[in-house]
Amino acid sequence: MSLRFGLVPVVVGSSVDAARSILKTNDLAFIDRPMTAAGKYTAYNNSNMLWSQYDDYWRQMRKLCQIELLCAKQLKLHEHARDEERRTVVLSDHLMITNLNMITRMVLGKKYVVKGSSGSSEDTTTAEEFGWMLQELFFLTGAVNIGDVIPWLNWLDLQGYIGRMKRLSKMLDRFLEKVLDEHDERRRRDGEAFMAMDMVDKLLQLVDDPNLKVPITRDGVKAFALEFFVAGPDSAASTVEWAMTELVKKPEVLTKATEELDRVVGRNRHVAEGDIPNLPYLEAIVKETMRTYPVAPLLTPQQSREDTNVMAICRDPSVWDAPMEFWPERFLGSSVDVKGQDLELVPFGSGRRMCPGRTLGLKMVHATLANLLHAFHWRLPDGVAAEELSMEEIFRLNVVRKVPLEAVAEPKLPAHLYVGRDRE
Ligand code: HEM
Repeated sequence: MSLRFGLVPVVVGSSVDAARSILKTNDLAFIDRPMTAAGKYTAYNNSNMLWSQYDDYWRQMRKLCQIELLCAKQLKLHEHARDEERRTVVLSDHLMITNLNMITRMVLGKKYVVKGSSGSSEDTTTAEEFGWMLQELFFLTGAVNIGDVIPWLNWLDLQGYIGRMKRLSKMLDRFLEKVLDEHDERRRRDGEAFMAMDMVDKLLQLVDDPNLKVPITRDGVKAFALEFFVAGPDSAASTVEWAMTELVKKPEVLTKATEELDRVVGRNRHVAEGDIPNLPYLEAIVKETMRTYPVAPLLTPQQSREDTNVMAICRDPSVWDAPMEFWPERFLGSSVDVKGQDLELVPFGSGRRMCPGRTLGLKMVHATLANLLHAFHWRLPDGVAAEELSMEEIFRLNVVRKVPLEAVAEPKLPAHLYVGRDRE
């Protein structure tokens, strides 16, 4: 499909063949990102991976992710932090903060976001403030700014987006500067004995590294850190919320999933990440959720404004039987995976620009969903019928539920397993 946004022609590929052409055969022609106000104002002048062009800087950052920041060893190292954060098991609002805390502990070393203003201190921000900043960032990153597609109108800032981006970037920068200052301070204090404990420590060490092909600046560190805790938590939280929505609507699927968990994990402990490979039905639910509700239905915009309509492919009746039906069984015994090889299912994209956080993202989604299902009985609130549940979506850079899911959770494990949970 060919469209026009202002002066910019846009081609949207909505079939598996078109996806192959855009993401595989001609991927180099489409791999750069467009120059946008969002990249300029909210990502330190395109200094993160998302908005960076396909150049040495981007290659260096991707390599760093692969071999240092998101490698299997690092993910294993932070497994305990992810397990601790999953203690919070109430839905929607808490999913986001739980995921955010998992990522911020990996990236920034400790929790900087706390629940409620009463818990905030000099070096933390409240969940409300941070949530607002993230929602604003998501909105502004996904919005079409008229000045990006009709450049001579840019100076007028007709929609007020550039003003909002500038305000937001000041708020984010204040927060990030505080984080970097704290990390610098510890490095100075520890001197020779300093050991990098988190991703910001590692990135700040690279700022001083004369051997890097492309220097990383302090702004680059901030852009990179910000990208991590923006790209991951919301995508994972939204996927889990959609999965839970389908499950409370379909008690037979919910029952099968909880039976599998009881069989594999039992009822005397919580689920651990190591259990996940033994939970094929749970995996099928996650794939079916990512098929039915891909978080980035158009992936992310490419320089030539070529987009892949993942949502259309995932709901295409010539590709999937009964595509509008939530039916995890379709993936049992199927080799179709989400790793980017099977172009009918690419929730993380495919090819060189594919999501670098997919392994971590999958761990977060599987383990969070497994814990929710294993630790609680779930049902819709009294008086709410499954068919009345709103399934409306809001389209931003990602797609989220318009109405947050409300469900009743009743503990089902021995009481001592909940001690100390949900206090954070
Ligand atoms: C369920 C979880 C997640 C989903 C569904 C998801 C999905 C995606 C998608 C669709 C893209 C765009 C790919 C393209 O344009 O071809 C993307 C890009 C990206 N994702 Fe994820 N993601 C998830 C989790 C994460 C996590 C946990 C991180 C990091 C900690 C992350 C970091 C990134 C980054 C940095 C990019 C930009 C890559 C580039 O342009 O080079 N994502 N993600």
